[in-house]
Amino acid sequence: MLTVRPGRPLRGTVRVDGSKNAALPLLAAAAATGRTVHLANVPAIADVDAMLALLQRSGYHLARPVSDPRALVVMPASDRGPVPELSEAAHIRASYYLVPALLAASGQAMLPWPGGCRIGDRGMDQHFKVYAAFGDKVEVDDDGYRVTVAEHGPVEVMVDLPFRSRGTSVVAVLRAVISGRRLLMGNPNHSPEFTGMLAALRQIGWQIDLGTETLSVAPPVSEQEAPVAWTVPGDKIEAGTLACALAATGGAGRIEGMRGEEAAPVVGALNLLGINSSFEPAAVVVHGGGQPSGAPLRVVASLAPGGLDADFEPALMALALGLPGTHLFADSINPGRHRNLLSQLTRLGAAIEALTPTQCRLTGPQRLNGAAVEAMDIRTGSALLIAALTARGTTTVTRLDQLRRGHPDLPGKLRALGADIHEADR
Ligand SMILES: CC(=O)N[C@H]1[C@@H](OP(=O)(O)OP(=O)(O)OC[C@H]2O[C@@H](n3ccc(=O)[nH]c3=O)[C@H](O)[C@@H]2O)O[C@H](CO)[C@@H](O)[C@@H]1O
Ligand SMILES: C=C(OP(=O)(O)O)C(=O)O
Repeated sequence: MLTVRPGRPLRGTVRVDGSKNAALPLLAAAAATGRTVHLANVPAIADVDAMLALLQRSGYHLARPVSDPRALVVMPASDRGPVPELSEAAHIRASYYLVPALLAASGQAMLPWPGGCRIGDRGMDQHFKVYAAFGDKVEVDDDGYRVTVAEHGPVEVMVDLPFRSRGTSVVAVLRAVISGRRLLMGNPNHSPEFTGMLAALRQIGWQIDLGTETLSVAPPVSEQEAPVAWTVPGDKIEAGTLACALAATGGAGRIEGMRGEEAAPVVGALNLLGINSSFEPAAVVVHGGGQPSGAPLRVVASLAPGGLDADFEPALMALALGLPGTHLFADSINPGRHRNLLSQLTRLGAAIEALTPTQCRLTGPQRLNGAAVEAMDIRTGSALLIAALTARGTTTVTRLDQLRRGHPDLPGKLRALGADIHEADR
């Protein structure tokens, strides 16, 4: 359990860890390449630990250089082994990224339905269309799904996504990688987590062309032998969360360790609200000292290229509660997100009007009061920390397992900026 009390404005400089949502596709891609890959800046979080356990259980070899606890080496699976039983895959959403590597390692992937944040009905139908396009056999039942590799599928696979799913885009590319086939995909995802994985594959010779409407992927023209070294980018969502925490307490500070422009949507929102902020190539800076503008914030999560990553929204909602104006939030990508967020923020006394299950509106500034709340999912947890820093009295936050799925130590970073946050036994 965490206890959080309000205090003086946060100040200082802090460095983010590697991003969960960038690390998970890179780990799956490393396995899918069948090469030894050195990964740097791997965050020490529960979802990464789960992914590593799944990789090992599937026959892949892992090593952690003693000189750097955040580095990891992923080595190919020895021989085509038996199909592993992977019940832990139910704990994380991104276990589905492993399907191509499993097809490479044992010819079949047999997995329970993925878990992760409980933020609505999170389908996999588009993934199955991808496997079918490669000629694979897909079977589903109440407990999970099974994909059996097609040994002789089409030489070039064409897939048109009905919407720009990040998960489907990742698995389609990795399915092409394990088979050395060409892929042409319509309506691809454009998030930095996906384009970062594409850049990593380009580095080892894959010919990848990402346009606004289409993605083409073709195998390297020659065998590559050089050592492979990839780096997990810093966590843009952690950076956005910390920026909102600085802003919510009227503080100022600098967040380093990620590509600053990936946090541009948060910087833009802060400036609109009257909180002077900027980004640099590898930092976000909250300058502080501005006057609240009263401007209405409109935060709409979108999978469109350049659209707002849904995971930024909860922290912005917590910030907006303390600032004048009527602010609108929408996340139709994750239809259960607001249910989690609103149920907990209202425990702190927040008045948020649910316009639809995926749209809500609030008018600030509101006075919040400390209460007992639960981190129902990762981003609800981080939003609650921000809200608690501005609430009167003490807030206790439980379900820290959710926070630890995505952040090695978010409370510690807030504490380093001066927040009164402590772990306590119940
Ligand atoms: C590990 C990871 O990076 N997770 C992120 C990823 O989740 P996730 O991997 O679920 O994101 P996708 O873009 O693939 O899917 C978004 C939504 O589309 C729907 N869908 C998706 C695939 C499919 O075959 N059928 C289907 O119905 C689901 O409701 C899903 O929740 O993007 C979300 C939205 O940007 C973020 O909030 C998550 O943090
Ligand atoms: C929704 C999230 O994670 P996942 O997709 O892994 O459940 C998240 O990172 O906020």
